[in-house]
This record gives sequence, C-alpha cells and structure tokens, in this order.
Amino acid sequence: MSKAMLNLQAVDKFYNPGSVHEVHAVQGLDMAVAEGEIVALLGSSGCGKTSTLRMIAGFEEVSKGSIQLAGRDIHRLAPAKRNVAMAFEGYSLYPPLTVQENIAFALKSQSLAKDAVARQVAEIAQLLEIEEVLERYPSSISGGQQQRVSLGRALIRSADLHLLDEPMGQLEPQLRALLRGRIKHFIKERGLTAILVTHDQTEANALADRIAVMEEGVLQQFDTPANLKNRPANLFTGAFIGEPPMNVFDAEVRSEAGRLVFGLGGGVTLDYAENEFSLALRAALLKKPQVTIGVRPHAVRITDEGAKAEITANQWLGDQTHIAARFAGGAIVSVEHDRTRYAKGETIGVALASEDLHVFDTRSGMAISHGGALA
Ligand SMILES: Nc1ncnc2c1ncn2[C@@H]1O[C@H](COP(=O)(O)OP(=O)(O)OP(=O)(O)O)[C@@H](O)[C@H]1O
Repeated sequence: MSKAMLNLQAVDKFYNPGSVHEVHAVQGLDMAVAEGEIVALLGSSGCGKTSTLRMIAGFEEVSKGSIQLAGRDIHRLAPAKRNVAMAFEGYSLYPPLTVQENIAFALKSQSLAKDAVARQVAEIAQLLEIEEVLERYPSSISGGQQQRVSLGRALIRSADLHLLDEPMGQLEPQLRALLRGRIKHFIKERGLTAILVTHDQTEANALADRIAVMEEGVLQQFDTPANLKNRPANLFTGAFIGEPPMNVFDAEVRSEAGRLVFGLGGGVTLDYAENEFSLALRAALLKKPQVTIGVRPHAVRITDEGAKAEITANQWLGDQTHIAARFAGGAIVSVEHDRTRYAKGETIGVALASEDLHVFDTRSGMAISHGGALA
C-alpha cells in the first residue's frame, strides 16, 4: 500500500454556482488513496460524501481542483473512460435482464469465455447470498437483493477503483455483519482499491483501512479507525466518532503547587500531578487558559472518591450499562461492562485519568493533547 492509486487535489463542488441556491458541497478536498486500500467516506447526511464519490465516478462535474487515478488525470473524462466500477445507492439495474445477466454484463468488456463468466457470477452470487434469485428479474426481487446485485455487478468488474455508495444500507443487521467480512476479504484478496460511502461507523470501522470523516463539505480527519478514536484531530471528530459520544466540558487550566488543575463548570476541579503531562504540553495548556476537555464514556471510572456526580439514568443494554450523571454543570456518561445498578439521585464519585483526557482548543476546536502528550 504505497503508491497513490487515487489523488484528489483541492477539489471543490458547487451546486447552482452564483445563484441564491449555491451550495458549496465539497471544499478544498485533498485526499490520496493507496493502491489496495479500502477507504470509507463517513459523515452525517449532507456532508458531501456522495458528491465526492460522484465526482470521482464522473457523474458530477468537479467545480475546481483535479483528480488523478492510476497516474491519469480523470476529472474531465466521461465516466466510461475512467476505469471505475461503482455500486449505486439506487441500484440502477437493467430491468429487462435477469440478475445473472445483470452481473455478467459487467464482465462484457473483458471478453471472457462463457464458462469463466458463469463461474465468476456464481462465485459473487454465493458471496452475496443471491444465488437463488439469479434467474429472476430486478423488479421481482426485494430492495435488499437488488442492492446486493448492484454490489456484485461492481465488485466483479476489474477496474482501477471500486466505488460503493452505502453498499449495505438496505440489508438487515445480521446479513450486513456477515457480508462485511466477506466483502473485505474479497477486496483484499484481489488487491482492489475501494472507496465506500457510509454513515454507519461500525461499517466504516469493519471495512476500511482508513476513514475520511467529513462535515459540511470539509474533510475533518483522514486516518485509521484506531487513530480516529484515540487521537481525534479536532473536537468534531472526537465527538462524532465513538458510541456513546465523548463527554466534553469547557475548562480553565492553571498550575497550582506542582499540580495541573482543570476548573470545570459547577465548581468541579480535576487536578493531576504536573509530571503526568509533558513539559511542552503544560506550557501549551497554560498559554490557553480556556480549553475543552473530552473523555470517552468507556474511560470514565466510577469510584468512591473523585469529583461528585449525581445519577440521572442507569440503563442496562444487554451487554453494557450506560450510566448518566449530572456533573460539572452538565452531564457525563460512563459505560460499564457489568450490570451496574445505581439509583436515580444517588451520588457517585467520578475519576478521569490524565491518560484518558483529550484536550481541545475551545476556539478553533483543534486537538491540543491526547493523554499526557501534545497532539
Ligand atoms: N444536485 C444537487 N443540487 C443541489 N444541491 C445538491 C445536489 N446534490 C447534493 N446537494 C447538496 O450538497 C450537499 C452535500 O450533499 P451530498 O449528497 O454529497 O451529501 P451526503 O453526505 O452524501 O449526504 P447523504 O448521506 O444524505 O447522501 C447537501 O447540502 C446537498 O443538499
């Protein structure tokens, strides 16, 4: 995974430019995808994921910037000339062709022998659990089956890049989980380069080597699932990635008798031995007296000591307990793996270890530190 297969440089997308309805859907997007890499575009509805995918495929014009694929400039080429295979969210199957013919059609340009085509179609149909509908027509199969046919038709093609738009949006959770593993294996085994659009974090984590988190047309962070979780580049990514979301609190930082003290709302203070933070980090924090701290719910420890919090909810979800409490003039959520029971109104102690603190610049939202070191 070294050579860049796809390179987006300063790509912008404007819809209805110059009119009152102008939308700046994608803003100055730089992104390089390595050969053999699976990348997920992740973000909430309207963040620009589909626009990005459609510009790469050639179904939307690039307003500004350039796109290179396999060493060629492709952003002005017609879709058919780009050597890109795409599975559409709206399926776009050929109604007069059977499922078998729809999938086989994708292999047409490869002039393969009939039995080689049949073998490949059978293999992909088995992978996607659609063998029993191969002789049927698209109009007579379910939405979930049509989606898998569309996915099969894209995956079976040999292309420089495979684009998958919400590839499993219509499928039931169990089938999704099963297919995720199979699809990843299929892509990796063949060394395909793929980009999928999803708003499902679990899907992005399970399938992708790297995830591009987008918000309001801007790429927020492009990183591995582990780094997005442990080293969020900014407050947006920190709060967006992870379930339940990261707890965040505004804080004032000061140094007091060898301790680093974070003053939160409601008179709550968190104080730590200075040496739990690097010298450079301490200097940076003390220069920015107003910060926002973030702590993942899994890292919130409930103890007899610690800052006081008042339980507002205690919910067992079958495999973990979500405990919500009033804390520091706001709310804090903790996740425990056993079936903890706290009564509403009960007072608990909350401990937040320095190694679990993410500190952000309140004004810019950019990460200052993760644990005891600068970001
Ligand atoms: N053809 C269009 N004309 C005008 N505005 C558009 C058009 N297509 C998309 N937009 C706008 O561009 C922005 C980005 O849309 P886009 O579909 O790329 O987002 P998305 O992240 O894929 O959302 P979703 O998950 O809902 O598909 C949105 O504000 C959307 O309303």
